[in-house]
Amino acid sequence: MAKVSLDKSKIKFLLLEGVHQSAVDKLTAAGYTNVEYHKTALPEDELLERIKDAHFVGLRSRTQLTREVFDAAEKLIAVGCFCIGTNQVDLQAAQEKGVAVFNAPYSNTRSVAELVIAEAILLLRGIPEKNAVCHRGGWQKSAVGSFEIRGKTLGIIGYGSIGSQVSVLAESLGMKVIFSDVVTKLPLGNAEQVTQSELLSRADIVSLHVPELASTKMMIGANEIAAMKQGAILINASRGTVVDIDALAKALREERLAGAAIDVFPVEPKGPQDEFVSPLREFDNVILTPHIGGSTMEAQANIGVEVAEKLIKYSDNGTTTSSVNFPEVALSSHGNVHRLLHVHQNVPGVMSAINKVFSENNINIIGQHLQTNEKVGYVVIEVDAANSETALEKVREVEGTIRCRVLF
Ligand SMILES: NC(=O)C1=CN([C@@H]2O[C@H](COP(=O)(O)OP(=O)(O)OC[C@H]3O[C@@H](n4cnc5c(N)ncnc54)[C@H](O)[C@@H]3O)[C@@H](O)[C@H]2O)C=CC1
Ligand SMILES: O=C(O)C(=O)COP(=O)(O)O
Repeated sequence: MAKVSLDKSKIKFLLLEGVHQSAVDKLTAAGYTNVEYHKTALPEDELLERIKDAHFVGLRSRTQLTREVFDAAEKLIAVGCFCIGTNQVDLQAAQEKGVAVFNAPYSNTRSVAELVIAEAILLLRGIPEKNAVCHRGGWQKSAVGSFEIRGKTLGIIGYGSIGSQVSVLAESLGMKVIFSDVVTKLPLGNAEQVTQSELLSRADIVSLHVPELASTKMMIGANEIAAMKQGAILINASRGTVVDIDALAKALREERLAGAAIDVFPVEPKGPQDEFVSPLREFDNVILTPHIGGSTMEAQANIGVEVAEKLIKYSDNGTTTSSVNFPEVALSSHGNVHRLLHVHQNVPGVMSAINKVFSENNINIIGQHLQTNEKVGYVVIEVDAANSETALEKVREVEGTIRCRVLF
């Protein structure tokens, strides 16, 4: 007997890193009651064990889904990143295994942008040092080194969702915004796109909003910091790999920069039990936050709903809309027909071999939806109920098949 649609209660969702309760509620309401919930990330050996029988896994920025983890996750159908960044997932390995990856590209954008603006104001006023001095019993009442942000130049590196949101908020406070990006972007309001080197030389505050990529690794090092204005401020709420922390510490020690706000680090503690180690701890003029740029109640609740909905749609009817590593197929619910979901290598001959299965076995195709990307093809074939088992058995044998399941 061919394997067919699993009963929803048997589909296991492994949710890690305390994703918001809204995700659990959404899944439960959709009939997915087999949810294993962990408040923290799991140690690697435990992750390998727990993921073995999971069909879906939900995580945030801490859990690393490496190729080894995908090898262990034999039943995995999809990954939900309950955040923006997907650098913690080996997207290539996921694709090769036919595992679709989803994220929440906009739900915490505003939270990060608000934090950046708040930090810009606090740093230009020298508040972090003054606050630290008060806590130690001192009283540093002085206007020296304190500035309004109105009229200052904000340089945004990476003008995507967060960068452009920061741009709008900054202009509404009277700042001049310049930005750099690897692609030409529509400048919002009066913002101006410039080269990175021009940005570094003109900005009073530089804020980083690029993804973690090989090309953004250490993109702000000693040379870039040296190119910044004397007394400028650096804000990084993107990824810890983007800034050379030792070079930043040196510039702060030499008072080349007036301050910094850093939310993300090359190595972040695994949990509250681990010590946070960083050369930046010694500076009162550096705002250090524990990777909480996107951690607001609003953002987390919205992310929970958004990503859970994407996973449910993929599970219920095969929709891959907005997947970060998969061809996008948008489907409505499938009524009385059975749906074969076939993920295959995008090489010549696979589709003709699939279609041959149907013609040779006299199975009528009611509907067919195909999308491909460079590496994989995703085809959804609708057939009547009586034929789906035979079709599944035969289609699974087609050369180039990565994964195939049937929904009804
Ligand atoms: N601290 C936190 O809690 C959070 C951090 N993040 C981080 O922020 C990053 C940015 O998020 P979004 O704005 O939503 O991403 P996005 O993808 O909308 O924007 C990124 C922008 O960076 C640009 N870019 C890429 N490489 C570049 C380079 N070398 N130089 C200049 N620009 C470059 C892209 O063209 C794009 O416009 C995420 O990838 C994530 O790592 C996101 C949310 C929360
Ligand atoms: O959304 C992102 O990319 C973030 O960095 C937020 O990560 P988190 O969910 O807070 O671990």
